[in-house]
Amino acid sequence: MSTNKTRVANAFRAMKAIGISEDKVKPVLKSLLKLYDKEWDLIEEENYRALADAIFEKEETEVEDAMQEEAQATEEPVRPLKRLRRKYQDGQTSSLNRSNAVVTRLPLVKPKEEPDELPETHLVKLNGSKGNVDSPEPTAVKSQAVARQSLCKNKGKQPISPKALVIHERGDHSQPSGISRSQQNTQLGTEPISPSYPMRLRDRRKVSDSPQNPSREKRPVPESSSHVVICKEPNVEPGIVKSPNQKTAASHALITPKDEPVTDDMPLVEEVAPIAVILPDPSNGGDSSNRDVTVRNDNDPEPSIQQSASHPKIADDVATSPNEPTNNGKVAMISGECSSNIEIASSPSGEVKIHLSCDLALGRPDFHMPSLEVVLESVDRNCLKQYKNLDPSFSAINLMKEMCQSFLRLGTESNRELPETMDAATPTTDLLNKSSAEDALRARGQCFNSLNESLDIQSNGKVPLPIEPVSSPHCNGIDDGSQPNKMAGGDEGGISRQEQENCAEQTNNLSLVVTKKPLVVTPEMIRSLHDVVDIAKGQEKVIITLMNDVNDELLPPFYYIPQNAFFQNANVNFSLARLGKKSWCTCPEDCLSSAIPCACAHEAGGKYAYTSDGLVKEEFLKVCISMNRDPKNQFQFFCKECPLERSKCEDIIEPCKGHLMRKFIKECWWKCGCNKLCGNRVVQRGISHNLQVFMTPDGKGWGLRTLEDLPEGAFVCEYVGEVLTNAELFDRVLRSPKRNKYSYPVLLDADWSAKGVMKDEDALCLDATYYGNVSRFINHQCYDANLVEIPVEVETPDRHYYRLAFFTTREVKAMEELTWDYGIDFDDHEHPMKPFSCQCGSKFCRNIRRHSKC
Ligand SMILES: C[S@@+](CC[C@H](N)C(=O)[O-])C[C@H]1O[C@@H](n2cnc3c(N)ncnc32)[C@H](O)[C@@H]1O
Repeated sequence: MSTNKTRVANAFRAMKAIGISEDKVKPVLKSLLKLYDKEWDLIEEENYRALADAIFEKEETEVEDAMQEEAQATEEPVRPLKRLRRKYQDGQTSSLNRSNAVVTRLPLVKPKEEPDELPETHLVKLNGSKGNVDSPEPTAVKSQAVARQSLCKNKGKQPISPKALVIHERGDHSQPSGISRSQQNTQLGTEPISPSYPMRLRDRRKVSDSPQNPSREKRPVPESSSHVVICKEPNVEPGIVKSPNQKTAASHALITPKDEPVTDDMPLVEEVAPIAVILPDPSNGGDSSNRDVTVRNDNDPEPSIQQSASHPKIADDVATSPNEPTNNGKVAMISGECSSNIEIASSPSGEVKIHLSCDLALGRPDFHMPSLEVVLESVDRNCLKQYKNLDPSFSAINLMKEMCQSFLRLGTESNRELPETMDAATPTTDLLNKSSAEDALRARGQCFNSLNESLDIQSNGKVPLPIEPVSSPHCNGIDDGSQPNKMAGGDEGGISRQEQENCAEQTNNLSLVVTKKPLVVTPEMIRSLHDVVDIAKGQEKVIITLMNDVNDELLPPFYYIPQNAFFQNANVNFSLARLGKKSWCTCPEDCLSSAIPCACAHEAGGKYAYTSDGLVKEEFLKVCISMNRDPKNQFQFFCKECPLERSKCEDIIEPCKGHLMRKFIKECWWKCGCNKLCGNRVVQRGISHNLQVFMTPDGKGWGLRTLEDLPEGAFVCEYVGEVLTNAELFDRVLRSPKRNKYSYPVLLDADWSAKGVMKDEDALCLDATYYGNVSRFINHQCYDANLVEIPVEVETPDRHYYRLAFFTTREVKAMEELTWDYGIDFDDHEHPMKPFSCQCGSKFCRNIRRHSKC
């Protein structure tokens, strides 16, 4: 049993938690105790709701009194009374004289412009900010606000529904209990909607309404308290952020649904649905008259929210059936000066979706859709520039508008700026020039997360082509939230076969349906679009585009990773601490510019491997090329017990077939004194040339090509994948023989013999089948490939792990396919990878020679 003192303290604490100071609580608590005859339970119930309500009520009354006083002191002091009188003379009913009603229906006042009508559908357009109220206002106020505002904009077609305002009353009060003075005034329809207190009643209730206190209507309500007004309409705005500006009446528009069928047995406040609050544009002094706000409820003929496969509950809530009497989900639309539309949709569970569409570029033939990434970057840049000191004019609306502007600006600029070759390489151009975004999406093998959502991709005045998405959370990195360095278990990498099959099946179902329905862009869709635009998903410095103008084949599902990830058993230690003094340099800036080659040049025979242009030096390159072309004539190591052979068969271990003693490039690393721009750091900076994954026309499947001319010795990309032990790889390949098609793992076998008997966990290889970068698309070319792989030490001097980097063997022209010689022996039937029938077309093709020999 708590003492009174404790109870008082608890009450203070509870109020403090919602931002009410003790001095405000004290007097109200006193009067409540008096009113409830010291029945503390009534006060403590529902997390002190009665107390909170009473405090707000008091505040509200004070504010309104002050305002009334002010109004009376300044302009027309008698007008309110006159209006009151006129209203009664008109024979209109007020809740004030229907005190005993269980349900009181308050008629709306019809403005002169629209004497008899309201919009036909549930679509209510709001224009202007006058009369806005804060959300905590009881619905009676809100409904009226909406009605009044809607009439300014919407030349309504529907009679005003008397149902628009319903107040449930409790108890036997002679006054409509709980209707505050301001509300009464508002109900009479003669006053501007009174200003409301910031984030008041319902907002705070949101805080205090815990699931443990669900039965609000059972609570006895003190007569004097205003919170007994229970509204039919939704009062809670999950996810809506309120600004302090909302204190003032003109600071925002409040959107509430209308035309709901109302019955006495309808759920009360507990059934609240969210509404949308559109914050003002402070740049125009809080005047929202340049915006249209549309509220659409569930029964609209054009539902903006469709069922989401991944959130059926939410979708159900948002898109209720037309017969459903409750109004659980809302969509609000803002049109900014005929240039942009923002749809804000919310569901009772608190999910809020924002859909922005802009027509600034409408009718401009020079508009090309810029990539989303570029737009976002531009928005960030501009906002940072403009708002870095948090300019008072900052607002989300401005942000959205800036986004529209960026689309327009970049969309029109990109046309002029892109060179001809790049035009073909621009992701959206690629996607959209293919007559539809569908092809590109199909090629990408996208799996959207929602079943019925569609996405507008517009370009060159073409009809927007919504894509009917299919669902699978794990395809092509759609659900790749994390890319752990150490891969989780699983025999076949991170994507199960079932997932792959699902994905393939679903992506095959992609089809285009032209629809006029408004579209809601979900984060998943934005992300998917981003994937289509850039298969590297922004993880490389350049955008990796995708093109298939050959067939309908989809990109195999895989997760894009820009750097190697380590699978279960691979044992790689990066120990910079263990690096000997000779392994790192003390150059002050750029090693290449130092007069005497530093320690890092030691590896390449006292010379740096790179030119100052970042190209592999010709001499070094030639050695690497010839090593790869003719490995048998190179110096090779032979292991005592080859881990490669051991992984094939533990019992009878075949003799080692030899490992090439490769030439290495050693780049400067973190421990070096030079800076990031040092010329001896090339591979570690990542891909820098524009590349494209494309469907080869000659039966090799997907391939990689360059979109720009490349000089000889240029770094193209690294072979990135999962680092596995050979045993793991062997096991993996045996388990999934059908998947060999998509990838060709490589051995990291540079230094195996040096350690005598190599342990399994040190004998490593790279597999890009499930996790990889662009290199997984590089096809094989016998002998005269235009890429050569060179091992590069970047993090560790332990040569059983290194990075494998591809450099051009010669000058490569834009649009040429990039190839490397897998070193494949087409006669080796013991190789875990089944050899493919080579289509390289080289006159040195080893596969052809083998065929011709037979
Ligand atoms: C590393 S992947 C290259 C990307 C692959 N083309 C794709 O569509 O995903 C290796 C696979 O590509 C195919 N491939 C690569 N080079 C080829 C060639 N010269 N001729 C025929 N198929 C080739 C083989 O199926 C091989 O297993």
